[in-house]
Amino acid sequence: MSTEVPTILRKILQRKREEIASAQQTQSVQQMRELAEQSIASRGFVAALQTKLDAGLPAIIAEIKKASPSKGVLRTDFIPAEIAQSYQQAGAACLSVLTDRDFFQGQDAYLQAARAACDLPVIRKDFLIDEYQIYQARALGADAILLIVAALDLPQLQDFSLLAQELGLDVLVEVHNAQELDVALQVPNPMVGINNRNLHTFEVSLQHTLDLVASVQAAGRLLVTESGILTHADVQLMRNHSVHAFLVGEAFMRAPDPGLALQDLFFSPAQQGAH
Ligand SMILES: O=P(O)(O)OC[C@@H](O)[C@@H](O)c1c[nH]c2ccccc12
Repeated sequence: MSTEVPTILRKILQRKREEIASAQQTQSVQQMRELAEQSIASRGFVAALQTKLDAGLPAIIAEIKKASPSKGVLRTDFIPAEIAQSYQQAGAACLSVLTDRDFFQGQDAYLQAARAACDLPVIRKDFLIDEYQIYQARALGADAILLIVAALDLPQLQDFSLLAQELGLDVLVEVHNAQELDVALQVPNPMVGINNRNLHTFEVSLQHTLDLVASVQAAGRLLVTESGILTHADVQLMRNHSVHAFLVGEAFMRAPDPGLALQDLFFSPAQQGAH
C-alpha cells in the first residue's frame, strides 16, 4: 500500500475488510472459487473497446452509479436494466457498475440485472483488496475488474492480475499520477485507467490524463480516461491528445435519459468526424 493512503480511500478499504470477513462466513473462499469457475462465459471487455477503436469510434465505458461520496445521490429513478439497454442502444462499448454499498449505494444485483439486460461486457466497479472479491466478481458474471494502484502494493497487483486472467476477467489498472503509473506499467496488462479525480481531495482535473498520455502510449497500453468528462469541450480535449477511450458516470447519471446524454456527448453533430 502506498505511504499516503487518502482518508476516504482508507475508510472505504477498512470497511471492505469487514465486508469480506462477513461474506466469508456465508461462503468460503473455496466455495466462491467454485462459483467463479462455474459462472457464465465472460464477454471480452478489452476486445469490445478495441473493436470500437479499430472502427474509428470512441470506446465508451458507460457507468451505472446511483451515488458517490463526493457528489451524493446522482439519480433517484434508478433501474439498472433500463439504463444498460439505453447505453447499449446509444453506442457504448462496455458498462461499469458500482457494487459498493456503503459509499456508492451500489449492489451486486445491479451488476447482474444490467448485464442480463444487454450484450455488453461489464466491469465490476468496487475496491478490490482480496482474491475473494475477484472470485465474487466472476461468480456475479463480471467480465472485468478494477485494480486501484493507490490501494494495493505491486505483488498484490501482480497476483490479482494473474488470478483475474486465469478466471477470464480483463483488468483495468487505475492510476492518478506518474508514480502510480510506474507501478502499473510493471503489471503485464493491456489497459491503464487514469483517474482524473484525486481520491483524497475529490479534486478533478483532466490535466492528469494529459500529463500521463505519452508514457501510457509509449508503453503500448490502452489508455482509458476516467472521471470528470462532462462537456463536448472535455471530449474534444481528450481527442486532441489521441485519447479515445472514456469512462463516464456522472454526466449520464444526472440526465433524464442516460443513453441520450451519451449520444449527445459523443455523437452529436458538434462531435461528428472528430475521430
Ligand atoms: O462520474 P464520473 O466523474 O464520470 O466518473 C466515473 C468513474 O471514473 C468514477 O466513478 C470512478 C473512477 N475510479 C473509481 C474507483 C472507484 C469508484 C468510482 C470510480
